[in-house]
Amino acid sequence: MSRRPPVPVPAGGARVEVVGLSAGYGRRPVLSSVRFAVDAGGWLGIIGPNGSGKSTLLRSVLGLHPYEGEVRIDGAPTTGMPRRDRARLLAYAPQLPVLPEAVSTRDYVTLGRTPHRPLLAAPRAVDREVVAEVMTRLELTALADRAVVTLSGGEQQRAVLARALAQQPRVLLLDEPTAALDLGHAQQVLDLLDHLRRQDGLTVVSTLHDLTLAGQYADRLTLLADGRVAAEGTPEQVLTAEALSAHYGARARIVPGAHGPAVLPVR
Ligand SMILES: Nc1ncnc2c1ncn2[C@@H]1O[C@H](COP(=O)(O)OP(=O)(O)OP(=O)(O)O)[C@@H](O)[C@H]1O
Repeated sequence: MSRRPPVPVPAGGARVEVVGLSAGYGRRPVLSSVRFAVDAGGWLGIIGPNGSGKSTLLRSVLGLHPYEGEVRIDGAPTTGMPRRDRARLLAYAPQLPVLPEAVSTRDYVTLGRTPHRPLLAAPRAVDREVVAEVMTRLELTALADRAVVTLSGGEQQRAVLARALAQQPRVLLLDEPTAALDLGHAQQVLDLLDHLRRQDGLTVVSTLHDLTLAGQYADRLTLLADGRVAAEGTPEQVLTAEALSAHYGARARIVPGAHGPAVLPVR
C-alpha cells in the first residue's frame, strides 16, 4: 500500500447513537428496538446471520429506509436534516451498489464530492486532489478511465469505497466492505480505515460476515439476531463459541490473539 498520508477527514469523526430503532417492510417487522452507540473514532462492527437485519439497520441510520426511534449524530437527531447536510456527515458504501453505465471510474469516485461543491459546479482543484489521493490509496489510478461497470467485482467494491471516502464524511457506514475482496485487498482496505479512524477520528460502522476480520478490526461488536440486539460488547465478549452456535447454528473455535479473537470453523 502507498506510504503517502491518507486523505484526511477534516472535521474529525462524530458520535453516533441509535435509540429504540424499529423498522420493517410493509407490515413485516425486521428490526425491533435496536440500540447502539459508537464514539467519534470508534469502529462498531454489526454482525449477525443472514437476514438478521444488518443492511436494513444501516439503511435506516442513513435515512434511506423509514424507521421509528431516533438516530443522533453528536447528540443531534437526524430527523428532518437536509440531505446535503446529512451527506457531509455520513457516507455509505452499500453491499450491492447500482453503478451508472458509461461513467468512468474517476468520474464515479468524483460523485463523492457532490455534497461539498456548489450545485452543478465543475469539480474544483481540491475535489480533483481528494479524488486522486483516494484512488491512489485504493489502487484504482490505473483504472481511472475505464467505465466503472467494466471493473471486476473487487475493483468495483474498491471504487464504491473510494467514492464514500472522497465524500470526506465524519461517519462511514459500510455494508460488507470486503465481501468481494481477496485477502490482501481486504486487509489493505481495513488497514486504511483503521488508519483514518486513529489519525483523524473517522467513525466507522460496518457490517462484516467475516467474524475474524470483525474481531480484529472493530473495537466493539453488536450481534443482531432476528432483528434484535442479541449481544453487544468487545469482540472477546461477543465472539464466543456459545453465541455462534446459538445465533448462527455454527461450530467454531475461538482463538485469542493480540489484535482480537479469530474464529476458526470446525467440522
Ligand atoms: N426490499 C425488501 N422487501 C421485503 N423484505 C426485505 C427487503 N429487503 C430485505 N428484506 C428482508 O428483511 C430481512 C432483513 O434483511 P437485511 O438485508 O437487512 O438482512 P442482513 O442481515 O443484511 O442479511 P445478509 O447477511 O443476508 O446480507 C430479511 O428477511 C429480508 O428478506
